[in-house]
Amino acid sequence: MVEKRKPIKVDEAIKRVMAYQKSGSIEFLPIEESFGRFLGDDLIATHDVPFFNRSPYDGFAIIAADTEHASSTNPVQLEVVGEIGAGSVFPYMLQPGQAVRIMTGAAIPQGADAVIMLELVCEIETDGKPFIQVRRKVKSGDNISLIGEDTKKGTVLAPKGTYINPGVVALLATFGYKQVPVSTKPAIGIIATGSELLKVDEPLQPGKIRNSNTYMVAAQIERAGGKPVNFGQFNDDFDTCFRQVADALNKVDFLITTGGVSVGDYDYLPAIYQKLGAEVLFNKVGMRPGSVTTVAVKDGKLLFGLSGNPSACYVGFELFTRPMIRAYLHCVNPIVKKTTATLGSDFPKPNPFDRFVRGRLSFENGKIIAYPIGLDKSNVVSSLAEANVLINLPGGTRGFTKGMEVSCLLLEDQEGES
Ligand SMILES: Nc1nc2c(c(=O)[nH]1)N[C@H]1C(S)=C(S)[C@@H](COP(=O)(O)OP(=O)(O)OC[C@H]3O[C@@H](n4cnc5c(N)ncnc54)[C@H](O)[C@@H]3O)O[C@H]1N2
Ligand code: MOO
Ligand SMILES: [Mg+2]
Repeated sequence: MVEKRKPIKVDEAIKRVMAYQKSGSIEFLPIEESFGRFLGDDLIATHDVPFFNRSPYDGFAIIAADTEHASSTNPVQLEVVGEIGAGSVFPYMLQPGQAVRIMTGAAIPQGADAVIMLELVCEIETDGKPFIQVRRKVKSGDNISLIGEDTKKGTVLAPKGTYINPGVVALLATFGYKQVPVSTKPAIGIIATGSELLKVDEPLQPGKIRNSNTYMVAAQIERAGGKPVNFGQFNDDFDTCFRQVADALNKVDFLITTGGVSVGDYDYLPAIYQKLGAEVLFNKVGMRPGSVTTVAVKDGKLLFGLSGNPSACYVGFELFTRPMIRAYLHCVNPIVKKTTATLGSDFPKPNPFDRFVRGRLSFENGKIIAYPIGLDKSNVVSSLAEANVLINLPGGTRGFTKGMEVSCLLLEDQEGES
């Protein structure tokens, strides 16, 4: 008699997995290599930005009070006593009646309290000396980027666990991080099982298919921020698979297997967990695809038994493995972020289980529309390429119609949620 499995709810399954989350450590990387990694420590402003009052324009640094009575009919004349470009500092105190030619980014000279743009003055020469004529009143503080207006010393600009995007890289450079503390990547093993599997470069043969899961999962691991370790693909032979799993488990932080988790004659993963002495956290989830997703734990280390069916494998990874990776990387929001969208076409298939339909978000006239993609079967591979969301359709309904509000899991998001 085939074992009858009891499905648990998706949220309960995530909770059971997350109870085993662990954090990685920190390593230092050259700033050039930090993009796409996750901060291993808080990024704190170590000084004010700007660090000195500076000019946001090419113009003249002046004393605003000098222009008190300036107008188009009564231009005020100021003597230009020097010139500074960005990187230079004017060495004297500006006196009433004086101006300094100043370029964008240069430090405001002492005594000056405003800048007037080059285009707004008339440059003249009197007795061989340069002067400017100002035809408007300038207020104190006009056109000055003040110390600390961008950010104040001590501000946490990006907490530990933040995804390092190009903007974060700019901050790292601003505060002098030649070496960046990043979270170490968890090493995640991948073992593909199935006697039908061919290598990527092998020609097709009757009854065989190429192993796509290993490469798909490796890419998913990288997208989530982990390091894939490919242990190869193996025939459905208990002893071989057991040895590979037992051996690989010692070399990685988490281990993923694909295939062999259902109830078929050659589905050896349940027996492998048993022989390993691993505790099975669940072996059936109330969802489609990926209902057979199994997670077991051995000495605190998680084994993700993902389905062999490509779409089920993909979904199982995003729901259960990805949050563990993000937690390992110190992310405060490890769960896949959700948004609501309007369903773009009917999805009439009723189902007792929650569905995670591969979909594509489209932004149309201020509305977010989610379109289901391709054939919705767990063994299809073609719909995965276009998917940037999983449309979560709750179970127990008669199907869904175009225009309904649906929840979508954002596959390309880096922020996550808790
Ligand atoms: N009697 C039952 N049969 C099945 C059940 C069930 O509850 N009772 N569950 C079905 C569901 S749902 C799924 S999903 C699959 C899960 O199967 P397994 O995880 O055991 O995986 P396999 O049997 O090894 O393979 C399934 C399918 O996927 C293809 N495959 C496997 N590995 C790869 C790979 N690396 N790359 C691409 N494709 C792969 C394999 O050829 C099979 O077609 O079980 C149902 N059956
Ligand atoms: O585990 Mo299956 O993906 O529900 O078809
Ligand atoms: Mg099977």
